[in-house]
Amino acid sequence: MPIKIPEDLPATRTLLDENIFVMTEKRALSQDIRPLHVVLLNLMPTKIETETQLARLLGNTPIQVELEFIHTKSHESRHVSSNHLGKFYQTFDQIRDNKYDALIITGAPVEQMPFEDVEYWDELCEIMEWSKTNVYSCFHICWGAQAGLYYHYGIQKRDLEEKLFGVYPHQVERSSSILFRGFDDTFMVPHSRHTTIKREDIEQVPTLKILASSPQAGVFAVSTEGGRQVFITGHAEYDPHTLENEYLRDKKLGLPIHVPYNYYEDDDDTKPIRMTWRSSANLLYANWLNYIVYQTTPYDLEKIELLKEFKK
Ligand SMILES: CC(=O)SCCNC(=O)CCNC(=O)[C@H](O)C(C)(C)COP(=O)(O)OP(=O)(O)OC[C@H]1O[C@@H](n2cnc3c(N)ncnc32)[C@H](O)[C@@H]1OP(=O)(O)O
Ligand SMILES: N[C@@H](CCO)C(=O)O
Repeated sequence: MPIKIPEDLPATRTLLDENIFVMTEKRALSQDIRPLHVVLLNLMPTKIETETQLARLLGNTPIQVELEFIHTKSHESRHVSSNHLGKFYQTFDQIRDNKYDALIITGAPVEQMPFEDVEYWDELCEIMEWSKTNVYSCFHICWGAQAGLYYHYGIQKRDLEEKLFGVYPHQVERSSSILFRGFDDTFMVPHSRHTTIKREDIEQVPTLKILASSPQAGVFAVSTEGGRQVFITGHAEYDPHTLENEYLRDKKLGLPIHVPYNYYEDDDDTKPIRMTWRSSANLLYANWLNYIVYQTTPYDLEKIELLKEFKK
């Protein structure tokens, strides 16, 4: 939450220069408060796990968040019961007339096929198009980020020689980015993917800013100015055991997989897991919700405007 202090207190200038959110008295007096409306497009087969992971992070703020769930109607999920979907999920058709403060598009294990071969690609394109006018800030995760960068900006994903699999050190590249306010010089994030987005391809698009990256894992966070679109290539939301589950699954199937990098003590899979990304995951989601969404979304959701990047 922002701190409210007199505008002429010496600390105000110092904190503003440090990228700490300071609210002037005038703004504080005029701020209207209401719950945030967030919708989660869950493309993961492990839907319940993903709901839990993201709800945990979104719940770590003093802001009230009303979280809704949608799934695709053009792909029938095989790994979650229709009972669960029927009880907790809607389809896009049921929410398309609504406006939201935020949309999260999750990852999906479809990165090795062309986007157009994914059964729900057309539906996802429709949702991404809708997000430009009906959502204040859209947060894309892993394959969701690749899909968003491809759909909105024509950026292709590239195959990696081997699966990027483990927990990697990252650095903030733009210290003025409010999304990374309060981050340590080095922070850890899990990655688990066979494909990547190249820095050179992102740098071709003037409206996209690279906010954080990793020497081994490459670009991590990209956004438009102001953050109405955020693209995150890793899985900050993963639980301590998620990578282990993927590792054991692939080993059992005889797939080429190495011990997840920097995950077990001494990189030894008989030793305990070291959870080194929890605090940065919490901070990333708290910063996004607090600063990018809550402080700038219109009080009246009907006033959400088309993203300026797409205005003619
Ligand atoms: C790059 C990223 O974004 S990483 C994020 C993705 N990570 C994960 O999904 C990790 C967890 N997933 C898993 O461990 C595995 O997918 C499992 C164990 C749940 C299922 O594996 P399998 O049974 O071998 O695969 P299966 O062929 O059933 O397909 C798995 C999922 O891929 C997706 N999928 C596969 N083919 C298609 C396709 N043509 N179109 C759309 N989705 C597809 C679906 O989401 C499917 O699950 P769902 O039907 O429940 O939605
Ligand atoms: N994280 C995913 C990558 C596949 O897209 C998995 O291991 O299932």
